[in-house]
Amino acid sequence: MTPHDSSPDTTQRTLPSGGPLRSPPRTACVVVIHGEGLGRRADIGHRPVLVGRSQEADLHIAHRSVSREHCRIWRDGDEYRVHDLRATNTTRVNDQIISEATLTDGDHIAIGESILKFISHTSVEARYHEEIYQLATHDALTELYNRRHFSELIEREIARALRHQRPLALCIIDVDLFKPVNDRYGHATGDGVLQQIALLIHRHVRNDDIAARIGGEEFAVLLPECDNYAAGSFAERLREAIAATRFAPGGEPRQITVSIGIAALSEGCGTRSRLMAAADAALYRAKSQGRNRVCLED
Ligand SMILES: Nc1nc2c(ncn2[C@@H]2O[C@H](COP(=O)(O)OP(=O)(O)OP(=O)(O)O)[C@@H](O)[C@H]2O)c(=O)[nH]1
Repeated sequence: MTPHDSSPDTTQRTLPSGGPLRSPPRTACVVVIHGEGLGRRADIGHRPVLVGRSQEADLHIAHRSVSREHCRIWRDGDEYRVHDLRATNTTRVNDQIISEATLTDGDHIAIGESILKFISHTSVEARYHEEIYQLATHDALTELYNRRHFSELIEREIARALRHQRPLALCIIDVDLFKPVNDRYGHATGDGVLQQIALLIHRHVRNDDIAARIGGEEFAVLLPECDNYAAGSFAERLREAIAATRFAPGGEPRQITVSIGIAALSEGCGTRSRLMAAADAALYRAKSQGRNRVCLED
């Protein structure tokens, strides 16, 4: 898949409508309203949603009362249905044990000790939960994922990649010489530059990639199914696009560039902290070699 391909539907990946990076109004969803995973949500679109303790579940609830694959929720024509996957603590809808059931707006689905609420796309509550989810997981300035949520997602992607022996790469992107931009044009104008860069990152990533703002002028993109080589070409395209963009902070044309460090999942680099440290080390080299460049881990 190229960086511009898009898949039809994802959970926890679409952004609510409203801002520049936000997608059109969403479909129905389930939200954890009690217990482990509180606040977490999953959209129910074209793909069924797997709820369970497995890192690979679309709605991951890390509690011992939840089976690895607990239940599946999907759209069936105009209806939404839930199917228990022979969970140890059988799925209940509004306190009734079920093997399969049709959901209606506001239904409570008990998954072990956690409770999910089903919210149909027509519900006025849907928008409220969209906003809560957005606030908890996204950076307010750029609308990319925030650092905390990125940390959760990277753990999940690493587990998935290791289990299926699939490649996974991480890019850390740092704006070059950003302090002089702030000093010359002011912080608010600097914020506008960061928003522009976020938009460029957003335009370059695939649907399955995970883009976040992880620091003041630092961004990260996690690339599933990419090795160092594929991540390198993605990073090079992004670097070139940013360097070629006409920024005009305070009305003055100015070239803005980024440095990018890349690391890929490997035997010696199989945890979040190691992957982040390796990408950081590569970024440090990109900076020390003159900036506006991409460096791979050693
Ligand atoms: N406008 C704005 N600036 C920020 C934000 N967060 C951090 N910064 C600024 O980003 C700048 C980072 O500067 P440095 O870490 O010195 O790095 P740099 O000038 O980009 O230089 P190199 O990274 O070495 O290329 C500082 O001026 C911070 O104040 C933010 O949210 N908005």
